[in-house]
Amino acid sequence: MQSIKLTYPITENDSHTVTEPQVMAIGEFDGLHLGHQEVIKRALTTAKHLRTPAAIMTFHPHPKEVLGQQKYTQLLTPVDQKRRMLERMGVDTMYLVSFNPDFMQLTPEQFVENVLIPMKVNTVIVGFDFNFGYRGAGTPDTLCELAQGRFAVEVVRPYQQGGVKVSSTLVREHLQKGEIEEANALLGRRYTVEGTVVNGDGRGRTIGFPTANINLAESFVIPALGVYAVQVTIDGEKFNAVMNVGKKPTFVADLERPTLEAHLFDFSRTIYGSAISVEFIAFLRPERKFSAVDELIAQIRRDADRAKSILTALENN
Ligand SMILES: Cc1cc2nc3c(=O)[nH]c(=O)nc-3n(C[C@H](O)[C@H](O)[C@H](O)COP(=O)(O)O)c2cc1C
Ligand SMILES: Nc1ncnc2c1ncn2[C@@H]1O[C@H](COP(=O)(O)OP(=O)(O)OP(=O)(O)O)[C@@H](O)[C@H]1O
Repeated sequence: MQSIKLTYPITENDSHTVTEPQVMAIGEFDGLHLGHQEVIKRALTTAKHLRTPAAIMTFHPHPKEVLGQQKYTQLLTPVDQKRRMLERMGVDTMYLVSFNPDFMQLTPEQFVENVLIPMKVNTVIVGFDFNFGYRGAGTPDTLCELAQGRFAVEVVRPYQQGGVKVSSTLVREHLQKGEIEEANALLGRRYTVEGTVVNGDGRGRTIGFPTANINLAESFVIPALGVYAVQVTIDGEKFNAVMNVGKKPTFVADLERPTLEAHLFDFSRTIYGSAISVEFIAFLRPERKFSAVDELIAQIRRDADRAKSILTALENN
């Protein structure tokens, strides 16, 4: 898959890189949840039918971040992870459009004439609630009108679960409440964060539960503070683990940012510096401050037992 950064205005050089007409699915696609997967599948099917490449146009930074919503600096699928997932799905090109003030102020007409037409789109695939252009003035109907027969527009029907539209916002809300199973059901996969193993304070070993501290590789949405049953992958090998996402209030006062630390079962290797990915499977309990370290240790032992039984049950299914 090619990954191409574009900054408005699109130059002749940019459009020369497009050598043949292409199918383009447009949207933020943060999370690549089941609704997004419907849109992307449609792009792939249409592209195959027309024998032209399938491309995705997505924006960076997240438009909602630029429009002042600070929490959108954290993403469900930051750009590197998204790139790898789209590649696995069979997408040919990912365009990453810089969402800067010039781009933001394009009218729907300008977006069509100055962006889509130079990108030689033959079909544009969008969801039923797609909005584009300054203040989101453009809708799928506007897109059809502005196309004037130069490209086709395919609009994907709402993909719902339990009568509710699957959306990135809903996935975020579930993660923020520790509702991992619900988030995973909307994603159609396990919510996964990636990073490297770094040194902690070394306290874990002294309390009998050594942990791999994870330094996230990109700015991921961090689920609710608390303890989770997870599966981690290190060098292609998968391990069951129990993970704390938290600020360790028993030991530390006012840690600024939560740490992610996983205790891997039946594991004794040194893995500092290794790449690690963590799949969230179940939320066990919120993090809390214990008045005695022994109480924390007894609780972690119970957490580990619960995580093991959840994860073993999964393996036997
Ligand atoms: C499964 C698990 C649950 C934990 N729960 C809590 C908790 O509820 N409260 C807390 O203060 N620390 C909790 N911790 C964090 C421990 O305090 C932490 O692992 C220990 O301080 C070691 O930190 P270090 O790796 O920075 O040395 C938990 C850790 C694990 C692995
Ligand atoms: N559940 C869905 N069914 C059909 N199309 C969808 C669905 N969710 C998103 N889309 C479409 O996929 C593209 C990318 O969606 P986008 O990431 O903007 O939406 P979203 O998941 O609803 O995000 P948010 O919750 O932040 O609004 C858009 O064209 C959008 O209309």
